[in-house]
Amino acid sequence: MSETIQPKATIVIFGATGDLANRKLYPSIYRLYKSGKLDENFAVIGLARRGWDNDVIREKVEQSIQGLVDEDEDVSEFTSHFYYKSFDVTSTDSYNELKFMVESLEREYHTEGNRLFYLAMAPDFFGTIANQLKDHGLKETSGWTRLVIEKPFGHDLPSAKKLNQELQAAFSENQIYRIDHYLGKEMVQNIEVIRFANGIFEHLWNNQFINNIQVTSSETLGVEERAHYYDKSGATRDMIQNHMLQMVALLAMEPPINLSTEEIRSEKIKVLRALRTIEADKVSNYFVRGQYGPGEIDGEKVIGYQEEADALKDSATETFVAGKLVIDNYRWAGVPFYIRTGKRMKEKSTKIVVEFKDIPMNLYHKKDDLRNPNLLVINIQPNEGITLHLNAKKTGNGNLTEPIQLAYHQDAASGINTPEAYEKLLYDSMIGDATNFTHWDEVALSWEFVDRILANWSNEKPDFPNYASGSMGPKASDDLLEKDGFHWWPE
Ligand SMILES: NC(=O)C1=CN([C@@H]2O[C@H](COP(=O)(O)OP(=O)(O)OC[C@H]3O[C@@H](n4cnc5c(N)ncnc54)[C@H](OP(=O)(O)O)[C@@H]3O)[C@@H](O)[C@H]2O)C=CC1
Ligand SMILES: O=C1O[C@H](COP(=O)(O)O)[C@@H](O)[C@H](O)[C@H]1O
Repeated sequence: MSETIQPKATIVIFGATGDLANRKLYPSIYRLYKSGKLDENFAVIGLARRGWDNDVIREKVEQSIQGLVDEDEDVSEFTSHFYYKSFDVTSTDSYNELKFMVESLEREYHTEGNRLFYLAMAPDFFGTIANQLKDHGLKETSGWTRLVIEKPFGHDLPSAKKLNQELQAAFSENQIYRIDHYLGKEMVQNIEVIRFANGIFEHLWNNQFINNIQVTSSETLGVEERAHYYDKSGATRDMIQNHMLQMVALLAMEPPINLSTEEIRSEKIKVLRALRTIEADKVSNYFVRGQYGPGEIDGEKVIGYQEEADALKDSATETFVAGKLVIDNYRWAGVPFYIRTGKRMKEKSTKIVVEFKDIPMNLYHKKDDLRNPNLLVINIQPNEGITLHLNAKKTGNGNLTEPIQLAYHQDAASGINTPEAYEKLLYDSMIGDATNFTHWDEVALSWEFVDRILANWSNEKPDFPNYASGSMGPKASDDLLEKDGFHWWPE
């Protein structure tokens, strides 16, 4: 049995009073601590402008993990590892004090000089922080130094390039960990294993046996408190450029020669390079967009996007996108990859459906009966598992068939709650495993792809809203598949 590596590190969180730190980072650090992946050799320094102190951050951390602790559990030993410093990232004076604080905690917690700088702040600050860390000698240490960057990584290719240049002036590519939290999800990580550890799938994983692949990530939530960010982003930048294209890359890549970070990334990059460029006047043949209007979700009436905030009135921002991707290589020629994502849809769910080619003729149905092609469904969330849809004999006399499903549920099999995506990614960044983080080349290729679509859309005024909250998006999304003779699989 392999031993769990217990990384030693000082974790510096920029944006420690924010939503991400509170909802994701503190609970993840706690889960790592509770599961023994972090022992006593760690300290966390929270930074933000607010006038908190060590007591306040410890109290906030305790509140943020409330749902995870056992009754009567004393979490004071855990929270005692947290420190806070009121800090304006734009003020150069603060960084000298930060250096002093980091060095003194390193001595106290024997973290061997390992430093993880987590930028849980608006991206406008990323370049400044990285350069200040370098200029103030915070990278000079006997241990490792890593920079974890939150999304969005730019707004388009030129801004992403500029940001990358700023970061690379201070940190090398192998020190930069760009978060795509979908890559931390258990079943997204399972895509490779399902494909490359199962002969029955990998031999069929090509254009001879697969009709199309569908990736759906639907949300029931609207923009909530993030209207300011979201209205400038939209679903294409928010979900397609990163999470959706990353899932497609994992589904379409060739088997890597080994499981090293470099080899896996190199195969994913080849997929992104093989994505067919969509010509400006053909965008509507491949991509459709939508924006939610009022509707009903789980029996509750909800308002439309444009009513969510005054600033959103008449907004042309897309809250839904569906697209057809064509991968121009030997394996995938002729196999469309359909993707769709949106807010305020019928259900919160992320799943992948692989539709296999049907048998040449069906002995068991009258010719005008519907056939049931075999499907492999990879359920990413909320349920984690895989389901294989087959046909079997209908019990009793006769030659009728009925669809059956072979299902595997992750939690039922492992008997444990799977780790949160952020928990895994935090751990990976501390042990130096960058496999599930995005390389700059992936970011750049993804922006190049979506920029063309966005440029085309920016020239046309869409007729929004065009789908009701609680639906599965606009009709155009169904039409996109229908014209190829397919439909979105509901399950
Ligand atoms: N929240 C989420 O679920 C997700 C967030 N992200 C990304 O994570 C990042 C953070 O998001 P989120 O936590 O939601 O944002 P918030 O707005 O909730 O938090 C921003 C943080 O930055 C701090 N801050 C702002 N200006 C300064 C400054 N000049 N100096 C020091 N600290 C400053 C704020 O604290 P104070 O006001 O006290 O200074 C606060 O702690 C963003 O890049 C976002 O896109 C990505 C995916 C999901
Ligand atoms: O990155 C983002 O992802 C979330 C959806 O993540 P999930 O893990 O809940 O599927 C999305 O709501 C958000 O707008 C986007 O920024």
